[in-house]
Amino acid sequence: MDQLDLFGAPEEETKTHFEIQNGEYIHIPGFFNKAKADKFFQSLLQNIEWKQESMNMYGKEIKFPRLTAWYGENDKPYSFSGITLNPNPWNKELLEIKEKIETEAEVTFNSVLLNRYRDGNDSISWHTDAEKELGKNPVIASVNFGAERKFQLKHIETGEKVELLLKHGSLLVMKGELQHYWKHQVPKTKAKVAERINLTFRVIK
Ligand SMILES: O=C(O)CCC(=O)C(=O)O
Ligand SMILES: [Fe+2]
Repeated sequence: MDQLDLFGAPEEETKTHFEIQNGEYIHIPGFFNKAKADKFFQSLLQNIEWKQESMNMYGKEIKFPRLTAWYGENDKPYSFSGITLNPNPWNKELLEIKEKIETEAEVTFNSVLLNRYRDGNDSISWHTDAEKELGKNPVIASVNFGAERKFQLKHIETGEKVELLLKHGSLLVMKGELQHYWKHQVPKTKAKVAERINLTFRVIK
């Protein structure tokens, strides 16, 4: 098969819509076919302005256990974990990904936060994506490239847990009340894992 055929290979259509207590999410493991996911993964590794951000805790500089980047509309700065990021302008591959996701999520996104987990030591700990700028019941569209990692959700009141494996090329759309009732994390792992890139598309009001 030549490259054109590979890029034209159909995406895996399987899409599951989960309704859980106080929230819902859609999971499409094969949202991008392997050739497209490989292409995006390589170009994001190279073309994104990855930064090692840190936050100040009790006068101590603490490095985030992952690299991050923020892209989107110029006039929409974003604050999280005590830091404020000014976005880089959209680039070609981010716009291509964004367009395809918007068709599925039925939302027009104006920003994306990128996380790069270099190995199993990199992680993101329990948090919600319920920042004030995102308004009520935000839709968060999360795309995954590279190594497969566990993604866990935990209900803030009941402690109920849900665990997903987010594979290369997958899409997870979180919506409804989910961000107000559930925390999520990508835990560290002792397993030997390669790099992973996650993109969360958001609407900043
Ligand atoms: O890497 C992931 O799957 C999640 C990232 C995340 O939760 C965030 O950026 O807010
Ligand atoms: Fe998050």
